[in-house]
Parts: sequence; C-alpha cells; structure tokens
Amino acid sequence: MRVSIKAPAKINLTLDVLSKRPDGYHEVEMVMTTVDLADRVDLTLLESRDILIDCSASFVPNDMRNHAYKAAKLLQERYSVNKGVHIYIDKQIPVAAGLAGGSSDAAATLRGLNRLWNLRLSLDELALIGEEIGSDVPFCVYGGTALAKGRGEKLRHMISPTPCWVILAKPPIGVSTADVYGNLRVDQIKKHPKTEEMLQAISEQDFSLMARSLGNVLEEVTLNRYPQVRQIKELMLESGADGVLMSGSGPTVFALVQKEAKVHRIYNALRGFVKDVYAVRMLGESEMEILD
Ligand SMILES: C[C@](O)(CO)[C@H](O)COP(=O)(O)OP(=O)(O)OC[C@H]1O[C@@H](n2ccc(N)nc2=O)[C@H](O)[C@@H]1O
Ligand SMILES: Nc1ncnc2c1ncn2[C@@H]1O[C@H](COP(=O)(O)OP(=O)(O)OP(=O)(O)O)[C@@H](O)[C@H]1O
Repeated sequence: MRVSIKAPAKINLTLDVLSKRPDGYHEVEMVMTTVDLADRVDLTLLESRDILIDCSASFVPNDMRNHAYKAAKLLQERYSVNKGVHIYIDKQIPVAAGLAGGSSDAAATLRGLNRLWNLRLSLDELALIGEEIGSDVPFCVYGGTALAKGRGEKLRHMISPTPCWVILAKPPIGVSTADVYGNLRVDQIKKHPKTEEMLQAISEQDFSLMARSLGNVLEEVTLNRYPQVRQIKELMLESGADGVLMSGSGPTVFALVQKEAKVHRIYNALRGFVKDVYAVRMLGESEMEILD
C-alpha cells in the first residue's frame, strides 16, 4: 500500500519578532501562505517496524536527521504502531532556503502516515506532534494561509490571498535559521511590518495593499551578510515586481506579481543572475491534496 503527498513550500508575507524568550526561541507574529512549488513524499507501508528514507537530492540527510524520518518515528512511538514505512522524497523545494522544505516534508509524512497507519488523528493532533519537530511544521500540516504567533505554532487560519504570481529566486548559499535569529537584536529592529494591514489586505482581497504591506525583520540580518540577496531584491523591483521580500530567514527572495505579462520579464531577468528561479501561484487550502 502506498500514498503520495504533496508537500508545498511556504513564504512569509510578514515576519515580525516581538521578543526573545527565556527558552532561546523568539516570539513571532507572521503571516504565512503556501505556494505551488512542492516536494512529493511517497510513503510505502512496511510490515516490519523499520523506517527507511531516500531522497532524490543526495545532500539531504537520509537518516534520523531528516525531518520526515523524525515525524514517522514520533508517530510510531506515540501510537505504538507495529508497522513501518519507506519514505521517498522527490525534492523540488530548494534546501535551507527559507521555504520550509524540511518542515513541509515532515508535515506531509504526518498526514500520509495518518492514512497509511489508519490512526484517525485530526489535523490539530498532527500539528501538536509537528511542534516537536520544528516551529514551521504545524503551519505546514494545514497549509493555506495563516497568522502564526508564539514560536510559530499558534495559528489563526485565514482565507487565501487574492490569486497572484509568486516568483522565487534563491542565490547559491544556504542560510542557518538559528544563526539568523541569533544575529537579530530585537531592541534594534528599525522597521516592524504592518501585520494588521496585511491581514486586512488578505481579508479584503486587496492585492496592492498586500504588496505594500510585505515586511520581514530577519531581512536586514541576512541582507547585511549576503549582498546577493539585496541584489536580487533590486533586480526584481527594477524588472517590474509589485512587491518584493525575503522569505523566512532567507536567502530566497520572492516577488509578487499580479499581471501574467510581467512574469516572463522578471523570470528572465533573474535567470541571468541566479540558477534557482521559479514562477508559481499561491495555493489555497483545498489544494493540499493527497495525490493517490
Ligand atoms: C524563519 C521561519 O522559517 C519563519 O517561518 C521560522 O520562524 C523558523 O522555523 P523552523 O525552521 O521550523 O525553526 P525551528 O527548527 O523550530 O528552529 C530553528 C532555530 O531557529 C531559532 N528560532 C526558531 C523559531 C523561533 N520562533 N525563534 C527562534 O529563535 C532557534 O534558534 C531554533 O533553534
Ligand atoms: N526533508 C528535508 N528536506 C530538506 N532539508 C532537510 C530535510 N530534513 C532535514 N533537513 C535539514 O534541514 C536543514 C534546513 O532545511 P530546510 O530546507 O527545511 O530549510 P528552510 O527552508 O530554511 O526551513 P525554514 O524555512 O523552516 O527555516 C537542511 O540543512 C537539511 O540538512
């Protein structure tokens, strides 16, 4: 028996940091949404309790360090499951990019194993388990669009933003999320994003307000360290993007574009500069489908 699950990337439309917590995490307030750039996670039932993992990208760990492996192990132990699984990840989302690729693979594994192992858990129960793997995993369990608080696990689900194009460009550097948060001085943040305006833009389906309300306090940390990220932002804006922002801790930068006619121009301008460029659509929650 086998199930295949779509594991989409996320972008942060806003990312604000409110304080540093005693546990080392940061209290955040951020608006996240899924986009149509996705890994595929194939789960094949094993009659033994083995958890085996393979990935199409050789540089992704294929052992207990993989977030999908952690998800399977946690579920198996928590619910005393006497079956196992072979996990295959067809990697399409760039790694260590600020797009939550590993978190989405873990979330897809939770959703898929819920079916494969017949656990009958709710999405809320899966999200609680996801919290133990990483701060972005609960959001990835549901997908769609949400306001996230706490360390990222407290979610308020929202309708999807008005449809638009998202052009993603990743420079050839990997960024550690822990390093970026570690280099942020919360008391010295110059400009906090206007989260309320972003929420209004989404609920009123106002594209131009959404493009104007983009903001991410981690951007300054990564931009100062990696000038290529700033260059990509400038190139996107010069080529006609309606709004531009770094996603998560970076280094991926995304452009929001309403008119399809502009997409090719921006895509081509970026391809002359970096290899990893994608033009995709935002995803609604109904598209978080199991493939077979
Ligand atoms: C940057 C974002 O991707 C935006 O969505 C998330 O805030 C990070 O989510 P993530 O990669 O799932 O993060 P985790 O795996 O939970 O944490 C990685 C590291 O990032 C830092 N971290 C993460 C989340 C948070 N709210 N505060 C933090 O300070 C911590 O140092 C932590 O050790
Ligand atoms: N299934 C997986 N896919 C990608 N990376 C994984 C996976 N499992 C573990 N990792 C490890 O996690 C690290 C971060 O990868 P990932 O692609 O999830 O980062 P990210 O997109 O920056 O995440 P986030 O946006 O949540 O901070 C990588 O260095 C990789 O070694």
